[in-house]
Amino acid sequence: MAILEVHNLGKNFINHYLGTTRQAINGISFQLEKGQFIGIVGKSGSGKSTILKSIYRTYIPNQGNILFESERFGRLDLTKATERQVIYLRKHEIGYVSQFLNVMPRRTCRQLVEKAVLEMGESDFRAKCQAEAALEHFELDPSLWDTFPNTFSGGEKLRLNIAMATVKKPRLLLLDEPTASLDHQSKEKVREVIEKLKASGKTLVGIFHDITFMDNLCDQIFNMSTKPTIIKAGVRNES
Ligand SMILES: Nc1ncnc2c1ncn2[C@@H]1O[C@H](COP(=O)(O)OP(=O)(O)OP(=O)(O)O)[C@@H](O)[C@H]1O
Repeated sequence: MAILEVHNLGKNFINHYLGTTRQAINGISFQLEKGQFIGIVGKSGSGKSTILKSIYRTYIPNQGNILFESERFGRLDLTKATERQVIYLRKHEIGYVSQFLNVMPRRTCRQLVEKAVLEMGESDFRAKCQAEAALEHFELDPSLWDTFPNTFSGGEKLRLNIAMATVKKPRLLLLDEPTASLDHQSKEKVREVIEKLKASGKTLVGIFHDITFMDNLCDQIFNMSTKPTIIKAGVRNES
């Protein structure tokens, strides 16, 4: 059974100052089985992030449905979920990783990951153990653990971002251009991280500008320029 079904999704943005409406996405449909990875590709401004933000409920779409197979709530339309349900899902079932690290200032790398575990209602001891395991798993140098991440490199910030999102063990992980502005070596590290996440059974939706990065990584590629078709699983299709 599909863990995520997106049906005929559409989102408009109204510019109240100009009195204009911009259609960001229209008629987007795809579905994803548990443990699969779908990559969304398309030109800048084609609406890729709008899809991810609609799934994460940062945006409420104007049309369509997003059916998510929740462990807690069963089959749930994310476009109609209550605020309480969305808060719960963000804490426990749906993770979001972007290229930007937006965290509380004056918190160390270790404290940030521990906080993510504590938010799930775990004890201090379990938070400490799980945070250390996650930081090790994503290969953050132990000398960085008790420092503030504002001085981290792009790749280190990103791996911390992924550690904070995945330590909650979300069923669905949304990756919003996590490799943007990274060099080749750091991208390769992210690739390894994604391979590990796939191996652990995570379901992933990702946006990557570098299409070659997606080769042999995705089970499906959704191409915005040929929307709403899903390109054959595992086959690269340039827009
Ligand atoms: N909050 C918003 N308010 C108004 N317009 C928006 C908003 N978010 C996105 N848009 C518009 O919707 C369209 C799609 O934006 P989106 O960020 O989803 O594209 P994208 O494919 O992710 O682009 P990129 O690859 O450049 O990041 C763009 O024209 C953008 O200007």
